[in-house]
Amino acid sequence: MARTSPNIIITGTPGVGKTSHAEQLAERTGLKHISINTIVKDRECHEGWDEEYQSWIVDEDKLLDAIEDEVKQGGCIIDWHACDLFPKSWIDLVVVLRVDTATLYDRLTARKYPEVKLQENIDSEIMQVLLDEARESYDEEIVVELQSATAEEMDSNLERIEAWLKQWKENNAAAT
Ligand SMILES: Nc1ncnc2c1ncn2[C@@H]1O[C@H](COP(=O)(O)OP(=O)(O)OP(=O)(O)O)[C@@H](O)[C@H]1O
Repeated sequence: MARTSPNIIITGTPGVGKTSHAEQLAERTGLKHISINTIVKDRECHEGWDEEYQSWIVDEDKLLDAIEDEVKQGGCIIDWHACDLFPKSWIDLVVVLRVDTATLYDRLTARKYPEVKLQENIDSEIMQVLLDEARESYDEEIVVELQSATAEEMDSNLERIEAWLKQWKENNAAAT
């Protein structure tokens, strides 16, 4: 069945601002914020805790099973630092947030990330790993790269996504 509301992934390196964007976007649009971090923890979609990285080892099959029914209905904002596991058919827009190294360093240091995790995340942002992953996994025209260093940039990103959403709904209504 066709979705009457789209599904959006907000992705990027940890600390770029995914959750901040997803929460505000949900508030402004009524779409549902799906925090994958919370689902992995609360619904136990993991194979245990990684001490070195201080994070859960995700069981992707379990995770997809846990969210499938909800996401297939549409109207979800999926918030996570990976995107290639979500089936193409579920997704209408992929927003990849980006930030400069100095800003990311400050945000991750403030969170007291373990050194190994901090360095890996900084390297991953410099190498645009998430942007490449998004471009390899989804059609080019649904992947959007947006800067997220300042509150002004976040505001402008939210306005852009809202405009996209309005257009999507008009197109979708016209098509049915
Ligand atoms: N555009 C922005 N301007 C200013 N501060 C921001 C912006 N985006 C995020 N921040 C700040 O950066 C920190 C990290 O943001 P957030 O938790 O939203 O990132 P995240 O990408 O969801 O991280 P994680 O992947 O670890 O969940 C927060 O303190 C948030 O307030």
